[in-house]
Amino acid sequence: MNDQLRITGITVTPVAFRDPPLLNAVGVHEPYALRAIVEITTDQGLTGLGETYADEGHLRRLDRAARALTGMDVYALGAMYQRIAAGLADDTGADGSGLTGLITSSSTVDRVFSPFEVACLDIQGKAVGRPVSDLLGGAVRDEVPFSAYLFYKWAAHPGAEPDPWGEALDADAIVAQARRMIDAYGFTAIKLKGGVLPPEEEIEAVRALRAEFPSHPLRLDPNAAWSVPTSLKVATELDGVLEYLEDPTPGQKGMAEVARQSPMPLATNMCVVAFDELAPGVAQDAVQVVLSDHHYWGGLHRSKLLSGICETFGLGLSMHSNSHLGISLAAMTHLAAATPHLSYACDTHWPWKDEDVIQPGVFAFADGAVRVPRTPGLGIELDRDALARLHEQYLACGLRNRDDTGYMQRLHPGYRLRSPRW
Ligand SMILES: O=C([O-])C(=O)C[C@H](O)[C@@H](O)C(=O)[O-]
Ligand SMILES: [Mg+2]
Repeated sequence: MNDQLRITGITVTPVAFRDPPLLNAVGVHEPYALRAIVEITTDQGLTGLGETYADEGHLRRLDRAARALTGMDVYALGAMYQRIAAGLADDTGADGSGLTGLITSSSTVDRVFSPFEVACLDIQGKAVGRPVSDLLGGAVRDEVPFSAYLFYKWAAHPGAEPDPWGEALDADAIVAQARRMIDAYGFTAIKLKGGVLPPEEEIEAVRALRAEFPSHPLRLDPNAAWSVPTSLKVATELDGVLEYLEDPTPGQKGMAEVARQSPMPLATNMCVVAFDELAPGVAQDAVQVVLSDHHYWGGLHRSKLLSGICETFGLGLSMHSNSHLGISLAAMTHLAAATPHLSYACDTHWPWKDEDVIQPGVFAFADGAVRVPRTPGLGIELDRDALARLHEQYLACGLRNRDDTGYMQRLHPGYRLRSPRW
């Protein structure tokens, strides 16, 4: 029996999709978010999909990896990882904040390997007629809950028409945004992206959310915009209100200092973002919840490894998101379904986008959750016309790296990046 499935071709297509002017601690989202779509074809005609970042350095590494993987068996994931690691030995320069926006360090090999692993799992699932969640140990939940991810935002990108969400620059507007998102998607947990307004105003917004949504778990994430004393002040004022406080202050040492006195757990997608950061993070008790993200934790299997490490050391597990399309949502959903230790609603930027590269209809949110696809592989289909259109948009938009800070500085020349800012 020939049980191998050989990779005969890999295409990496950068795309750009419309993105509203969402504010964060490092600036503002540009008019388009960039992603790369990875498509793997095999000698038996099966194809698989992956999605990842599309900043220039990352694209170059993806292309190198794609050439190295062609001809390999889609089941040889360990050997693929090794081959990518060997191929990138001279090219591990960090993409800095350009790649993921707010992640300051992570492993290049894990980021590059991830979309290929997801695409291979999509193929493996199709080959055996099982959903990807079954390949990860089996789903322990039929649906995966996500949180309402709220942002302070401008009404429009300068010179453009207002987007349907409108301006949100104070507590009332954040509550209105939450109401609208929850009415549309049914989310049962809420995350507010902070680090934008002075902390007192963000505390006021969280309190207003609590008044309007008395039973929704709430999170606040200022992306390391606060000093240790400011973090402790906010944590004390929001005692009993937040389920966790995400990355209040920079670095593991500062986080550990805050954690020692914080009444609520601290979560991170900034100071523990790679396997070599876990041991010092645990030793210092810097964080109590790690936000996994298969895009930089090395794919779905390695995200499950992360889950096991978190479980072993008594850390909670949540899930992080950046602006993403449907292939990523599919991968996140299968992973979350097959990760028993995950006990928080996952982050998603899904409501903020209005175009995609997959055929519509797979992911209908009900009560804030999506059903885990039971069809083979990831359970999604590429929309080739949409892919071509979003690739054209990429070529035309001129953006080649995510640069929230640069965009803000072009619009407001006095803007300076500071961490902590308050
Ligand atoms: O939890 C987080 O830090 C994120 O979701 C990072 C993202 O880059 C977010 O801040 C954004 O989209 O501006
Ligand atoms: Mg975060």
